Amino acid sequence: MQAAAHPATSRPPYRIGNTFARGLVWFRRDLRATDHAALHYALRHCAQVWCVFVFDRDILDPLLARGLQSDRRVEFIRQSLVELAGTLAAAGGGLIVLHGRAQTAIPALARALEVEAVFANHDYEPAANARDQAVRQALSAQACALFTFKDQAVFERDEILNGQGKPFAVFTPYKNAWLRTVEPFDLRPYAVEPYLPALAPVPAAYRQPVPTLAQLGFGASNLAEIAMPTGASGAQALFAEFVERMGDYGRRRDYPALRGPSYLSVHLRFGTISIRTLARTAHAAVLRGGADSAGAAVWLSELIWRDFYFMILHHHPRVGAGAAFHPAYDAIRWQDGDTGERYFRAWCDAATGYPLVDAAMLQIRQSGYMHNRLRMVTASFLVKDLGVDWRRGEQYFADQLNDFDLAANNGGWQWAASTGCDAQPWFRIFNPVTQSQKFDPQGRFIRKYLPQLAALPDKYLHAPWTAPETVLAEAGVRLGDNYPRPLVQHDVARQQTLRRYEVVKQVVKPEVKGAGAED
Ligand SMILES: Cc1cc2nc3c(=O)[nH]c(=O)nc-3n(C[C@H](O)[C@H](O)[C@H](O)COP(=O)(O)OP(=O)(O)OC[C@H]3O[C@@H](n4cnc5c(N)ncnc54)[C@H](O)[C@@H]3O)c2cc1C
Repeated sequence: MQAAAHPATSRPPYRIGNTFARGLVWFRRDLRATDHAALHYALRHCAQVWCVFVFDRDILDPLLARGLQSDRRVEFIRQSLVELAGTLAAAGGGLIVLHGRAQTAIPALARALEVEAVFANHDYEPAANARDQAVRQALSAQACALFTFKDQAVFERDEILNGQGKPFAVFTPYKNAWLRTVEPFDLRPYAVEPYLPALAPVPAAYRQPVPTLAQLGFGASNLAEIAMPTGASGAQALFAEFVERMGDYGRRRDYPALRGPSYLSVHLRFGTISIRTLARTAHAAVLRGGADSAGAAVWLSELIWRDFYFMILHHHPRVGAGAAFHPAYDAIRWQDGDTGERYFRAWCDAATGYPLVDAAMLQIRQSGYMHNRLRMVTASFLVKDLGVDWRRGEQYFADQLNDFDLAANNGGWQWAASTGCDAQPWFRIFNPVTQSQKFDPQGRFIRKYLPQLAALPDKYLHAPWTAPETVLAEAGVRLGDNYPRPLVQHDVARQQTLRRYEVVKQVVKPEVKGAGAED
C-alpha cells in the first residue's frame, strides 16, 4: 500500500508498503499531537498505535556526570510531556515514558508490544543519526521496520540544491531557491485528528506518570520563575501573540529591550509547534502583501536560516564535531594558556567590562535565552576581541541555551568566527560599544541586567570607563569594584585579531571586500 499523498504537488509521496496491526510512534524533537508526520503516518497505516518518549540516558547521564544539578531543558521537556500525555490520553491513547538508553529501550518496547513498525521523525545531528541507525538494525533483527519522516524542516537534505545539483554554501541563493520551490503542499499540516481512533490505550505494565525530575536525577530549575510557557499550549499562546506583531518584526527584532522576536526557538527545538504552521502563516502574509508582509518576509527568512543550517550539518557533519566549515581557518592560533583561560572565564562570568556583552551573558545565564543580536555581539567579542577559540563559546552556549540546537548554534558560532559558510568576513569586527549605542540606545537592556550601572547617563553607559570620575561617583559606579574595568581595549584587540586571521588572507582577500571594516 502507498501512503496517500497530499493533493496538488509535484513531489513524490512517502511510500509505506503495508498496513500493520500494531505500530509505535517514537517522539523525540516533536512533542505535540497535531500536524505531526510520524504520528499521521502511523495512525493511517496501523490498526493500533502506541506512543513512547525515552528520557535518554545517553544524553542525560553525561550532564549529571558533569555535576549539573538542574537543567531548564529537561524540565521543559518534562512539562511538555505531561501535556502531551494528557492530550493523547484524552484522545483514547496515552504516552509511555521510559528512562533508559533509547538504543535498547525502543527495540525492547517494540518487542514487548509486538509492534511491526516504529515511526519517528528525522533528526539531522550526527549522534541522533547514529542512534537511529543502531535502533533500525536492532529492530530489523526482530522483523520490525523503522519508518522515518521529514517533520522538523520544511526542506531537508537534498531537497534544495544549486544549479549543479550540489548543496548550497551561501544563504541568499539557498533562500531564493527555497522560495521558488515551496508549494502549498510543503506547508500543509499532517492531519492527525481524523485518524485518532487508531490510538491504543497504554498497556497496564506501562501505565505510569511521567517521571519526576528527581526520578531523572535532576533538581528544579528556575523555569517557573522565568515564566516560560511550555508544551504545545505554551507554543500556541506565544505564536498567537507574535502573529499580532509579526508585521513589526523587521523593525524591532534587533533591539534587545523590545519585544521584537517570537521567542519560539525552544518550542521549535522540541517540536511543541510545527514548523509548517509558522512558515505557512508567514508565507501567506508575504503573499497577501499589505502591512504585515515586510515583517513576515524577514521572519520567514529566519525560518529558512534554520532549514539552511540543518542542511549544512546534514551535508557536512564534520562541522558538528569541531571542524571549521572552511578548513583553512583551522590554522588560526587562538589565545590559549592562562590569558585565554582568564578571558574565557571573564566572558562566561559577565565580567568583561563591556556592559552590553556582560548584560547579554547575564541574560543567558539567568534565563537560558539570549537575543539574536546579542548572540552575534557576544560571540564576536569572545572570538575577535578576546581571541578565544570559537569552539569554547559554542560549548558554553550549548550548555546554557534552552533552544540549543547543534546545527543553528554551530552555524551561528562559525558565522561570528568567520570560519563558516556564508560567514561574517574575517576582517569585519563588531565594535561592542557602537553595537551597544546602536541597538540599546537608552540602555534599557543594560540597566535591567546591570543595576549597578543604572544611574549612569546614557552617554557613558555603553563605555563606563570613559566617564569622568565625578560622574561615576555620582552614579555609584566604582570601576574595578562594583563593575569591572574593560578586560581588553577594543582597538588593540582588533589589530591583534587582524594579525591572527592573516593565515587565512589567501582565502578571502580583504582588499576585495573592504579591509578592516568595523560594525
Ligand atoms: C552564536 C549564535 C548561536 C546561536 N545558537 C542557536 C541555537 O543553539 N539554537 C537556535 O535555535 N538558534 C540559535 N541561534 C540563532 C538565533 O539567535 C536564535 O534562533 C534566535 O535568537 C531565537 O529567538 P527567537 O525564537 O525569538 O527568534 P526569531 O527571531 O523569532 O526567529 C524565529 C525562528 O527562526 C529560527 N532562527 C532565527 N535565526 C536563526 C539563525 N540565525 N539560524 C538558525 N535559525 C534561526 C529559530 O528557530 C527562531 O526561533 C544562534 C545564533 C548565533 C549568532
